[in-house]
Amino acid sequence: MSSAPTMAGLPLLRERPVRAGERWVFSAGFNVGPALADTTRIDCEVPDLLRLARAGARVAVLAHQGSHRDGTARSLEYVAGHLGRVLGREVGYHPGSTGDGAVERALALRDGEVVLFGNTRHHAGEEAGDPELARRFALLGDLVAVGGFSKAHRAHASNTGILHHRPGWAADSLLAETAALAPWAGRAPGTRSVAVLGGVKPEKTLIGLRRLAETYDVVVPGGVVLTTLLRVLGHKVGRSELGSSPGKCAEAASRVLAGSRAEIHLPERVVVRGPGGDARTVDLADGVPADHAIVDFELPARTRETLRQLREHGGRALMAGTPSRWTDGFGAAARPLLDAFAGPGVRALLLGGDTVAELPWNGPVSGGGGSALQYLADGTCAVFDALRSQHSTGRTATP
Ligand SMILES: Nc1ncnc2c1ncn2[C@@H]1O[C@H](COP(=O)(O)OP(=O)(O)O)[C@@H](O)[C@H]1O
Ligand SMILES: O=C(OP(=O)(O)O)[C@H](O)COP(=O)(O)O
Repeated sequence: MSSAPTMAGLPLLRERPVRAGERWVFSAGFNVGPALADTTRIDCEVPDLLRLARAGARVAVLAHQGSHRDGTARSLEYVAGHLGRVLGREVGYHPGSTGDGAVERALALRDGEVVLFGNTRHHAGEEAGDPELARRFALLGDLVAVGGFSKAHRAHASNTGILHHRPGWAADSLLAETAALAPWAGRAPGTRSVAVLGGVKPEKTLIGLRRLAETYDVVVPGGVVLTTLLRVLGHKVGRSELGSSPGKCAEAASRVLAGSRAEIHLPERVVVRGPGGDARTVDLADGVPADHAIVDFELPARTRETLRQLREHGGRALMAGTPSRWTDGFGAAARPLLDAFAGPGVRALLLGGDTVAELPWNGPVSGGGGSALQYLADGTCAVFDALRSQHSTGRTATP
C-alpha cells in the first residue's frame, strides 16, 4: 500500500489553457438517485465545469448512473436541474449520448454552454468498456476532461475507453478527492486505526478487507463482508446477502482469516430477518435460520472497547459501506460506530455513494466507495493509469 500516492505524469486540466469554442466532453460520475439525498458527486464537478464554461468552451457532460445490467439506469434529467442550480447557469439535457441526434446536439453547442447527455449506462457496452461505444462517445467533443472519481477504478467506455480517441486531462475534482484521502492511506504508526466495512459491493471485501487488514489495527466487518467471513468460517448464514461475487470474495476472506495485521472483530450476536419481515437477535453459535438473513449485528465487547479508546485517545477511522440495513431501520451496529467516529480526536471518513447518502454524518466524506478503496490500496486507479499512458504515448485514434 502506498502512503504517498503521486500525481506525477498525469495531464492536468488546470494546466491546460481553455479557449473559447473548444469542444469538450466532461466525463462525470453522477451516480446519485432521484431523491438527490447526497449530491457530493455532482457538486464536486462545479469548479471544473465553471472554468470550462467561463472560458467559452462548449461542454458535453457524459455521466453514468445505476446499471444497465439490473435495469436501474434512469434518465438523468433530474441531475441536469440540480447541476444548473449549483452552476448558476442553465444546463440543457439531451436524453441520448450516441447517434446522430446526440452528435448534432453536441455540434450545436454554443460557446460557454453546458449540456448533460443521456446516462451512459443506458448502453450495455459502457460497463464492458466496449471500444465501439467509446468511439461513439468521442464524437461529442474533441477534448476530454476526466472527473467522476466514483468510477475512477472502472475501465469503462466513457472514462478510459474514450481516451483512445481523444486527449484527456484530469479534472481538479480528481485531485481534490485523492488529496483528501491522504490521511487514511497506508499505515499510521502511533495512531489507532479502525476500518468499518459493509455494504453489498464486492470491492468492500476484495479491496477493502484484503488491503485495509494490512494497514489498519482493527477491521469491523458488516454487510456482505461480514456474511462472507461468517460463511467461510463455517457458520450457517441462511439467506443472507452474499453479493455479486461470492466465490472471489470467499477466497479473499479466507486469505485474510489465515493471517492479517489487523484484528478482525466478528460479532457474537446478529439481527436476522425472516420472510415475513419479522426481525430478532440470535446467537451466531445457534446459526441463522435457513429462511432468515442477517440485516444487522451487535458490536462485540472488544469493538465497544476499541471505540471507547478511539473516543478517549483519538485515532483514524473510516467506514466503507453501510454495515447494516440502515434504510430498513437497522442501526444497532452503525449507531455506536458513528457516535465514536464523531468523537473530538477522531479523524473519520465515510466513503461510498449509498453509505454517504443514507447515514447521518456531517464529517469528511469521499464521493468514491470502490474507487477510494482502490486508491487507498494502490495509490492509483484505472483512469489515472489510462490518462498517464495516453499522455506518455501521445496516441489517439480518429473516432
Ligand atoms: N447485511 C446486509 N444485507 C444486505 N444489504 C446490506 C447489509 N448491510 C448493508 N447493506 C446495504 O448495503 C448498501 C450499501 O452498499 P454499497 O452499495 O456497497 O455501498 P456504497 O454505495 O456506499 O459503496 C446499503 O444500502 C445497505 O442497506
Ligand atoms: O457508486 C459507485 O461506486 P461506490 O458505490 O463504490 O461508491 C460508482 O458510481 C461506481 O458504480 P458501479 O459500482 O456501479 O460501477
